[in-house]
Amino acid sequence: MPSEKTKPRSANKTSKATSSMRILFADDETHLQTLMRDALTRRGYNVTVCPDGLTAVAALEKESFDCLIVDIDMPGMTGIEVIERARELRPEIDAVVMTGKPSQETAIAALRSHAFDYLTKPCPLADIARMLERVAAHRDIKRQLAALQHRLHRAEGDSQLVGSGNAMQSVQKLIEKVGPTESTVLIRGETGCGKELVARAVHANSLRADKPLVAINCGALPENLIESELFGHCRGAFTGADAARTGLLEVAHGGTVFLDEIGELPLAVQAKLLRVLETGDIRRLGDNQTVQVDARIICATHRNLEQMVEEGTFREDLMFRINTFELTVPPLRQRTEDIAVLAEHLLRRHRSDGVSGQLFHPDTLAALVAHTWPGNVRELANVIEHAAILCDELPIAPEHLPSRFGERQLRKEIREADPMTLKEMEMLAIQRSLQRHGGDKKIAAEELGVSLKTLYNKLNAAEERRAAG
Ligand SMILES: Nc1ncnc2c1ncn2[C@@H]1O[C@H](COP(=O)(O)OP(=O)(O)OP(=O)(O)O)[C@@H](O)[C@H]1O
Repeated sequence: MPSEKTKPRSANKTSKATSSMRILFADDETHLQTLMRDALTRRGYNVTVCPDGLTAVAALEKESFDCLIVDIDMPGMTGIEVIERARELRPEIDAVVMTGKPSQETAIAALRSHAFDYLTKPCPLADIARMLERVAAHRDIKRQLAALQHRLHRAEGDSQLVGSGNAMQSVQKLIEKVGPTESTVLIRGETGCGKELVARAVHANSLRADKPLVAINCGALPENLIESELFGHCRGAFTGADAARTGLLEVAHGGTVFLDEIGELPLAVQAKLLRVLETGDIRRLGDNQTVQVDARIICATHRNLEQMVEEGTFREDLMFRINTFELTVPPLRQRTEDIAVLAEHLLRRHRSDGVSGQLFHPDTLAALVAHTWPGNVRELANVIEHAAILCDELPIAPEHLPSRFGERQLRKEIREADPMTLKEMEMLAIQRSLQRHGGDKKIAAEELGVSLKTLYNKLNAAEERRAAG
């Protein structure tokens, strides 16, 4: 007999959360098929009823369900086998065993197949309804988690480390070497150069990759909060601690902790952290008990820790504890060969058009490569975001870059140049503005704050000076 599907008749007796739930019920007892179909349909569920395991698997192959309720003893295929097949076909499904012959063996088999619940027949309808409420709540949590993961992914961008130049290749090789070890890693590099991304890559290359990576920015929290954030606290541990809180080091149990900006950690917290790193024991604020935590530590800093040790602002013993393996991410200006591919990668965060065409005008790329990027890849990401907003149709032209971008570059050129006259400085500003705007004198004049006529006069005068030698 094929599976039978019914649409909900009324959702009166069930909450809004459960009403749209799709249930697959498989049992060879015909009176139970009728009972479940009628009772659950009346309660507003979408019910599909199957007389055996094979039909249930066929239904699972065709469509998705929120909940699978199966009898254990069925002809052709046992309920546990159906659940195992459902795990492969629909990993998100919550499977419930309903058996008339409860036993330790079937209960253990249900547990091992990660069944959501185990009910025994005859099972009152009220119990089934309560179980379905819990399935609905579980489904909502899974959806919220998926939405949060999606938002996180959007906020963080993807974790792909882009760059195939020699410098990034060396970093990549070190990541692959140190990743699978349990060593503590210290990542050094200027701000915005990709230290967090490198930390994520180390974690992804580790045996803990399927466990959480908990990132903590030690510089972003005030001194009085960082301790409770790292180690957690008991209720009433300090004024305002209305509820107990698990520290992030504990949350990362089994996985990795990324301590970003470790150089910003106050000295008192440094001492506590060192104890945790040495013993693996965490004591929540206000607690007498300790908890054993197994977390791999990755740290990052843009500060000179050796100098901080000399100045007495960073503990030497902590530095030796965290720098077992060091990885330095070079600043962007030292890997200009990666700029074009990084720019394309970052543009893809905002634009999906121009798939086959050119994404950047050659003058834009030239301007990006010429820049010295004090804010590294983060600055590049911001410049690209700005350009992606301004540009209606790809490729990105120089005029889509932020105007301040060229100014900063000009200021730097002037700072670093040999002494020059005011006239030469003026010409440098004019040339850079024209370069930025693809030779468009009208836009350049506006940017420089002079009339078009004045710009022509200045260019002609410069030409005459050059001709005169
Ligand atoms: N090699 C790379 N490939 C792709 N994206 C990168 C790369 N390096 C950095 N980014 C991007 O640049 C931005 C800054 O990177 P990240 O936060 O890792 O830098 P950071 O060195 O940790 O910064 P800070 O010193 O401020 O903590 C992020 O959006 C990141 O995705």
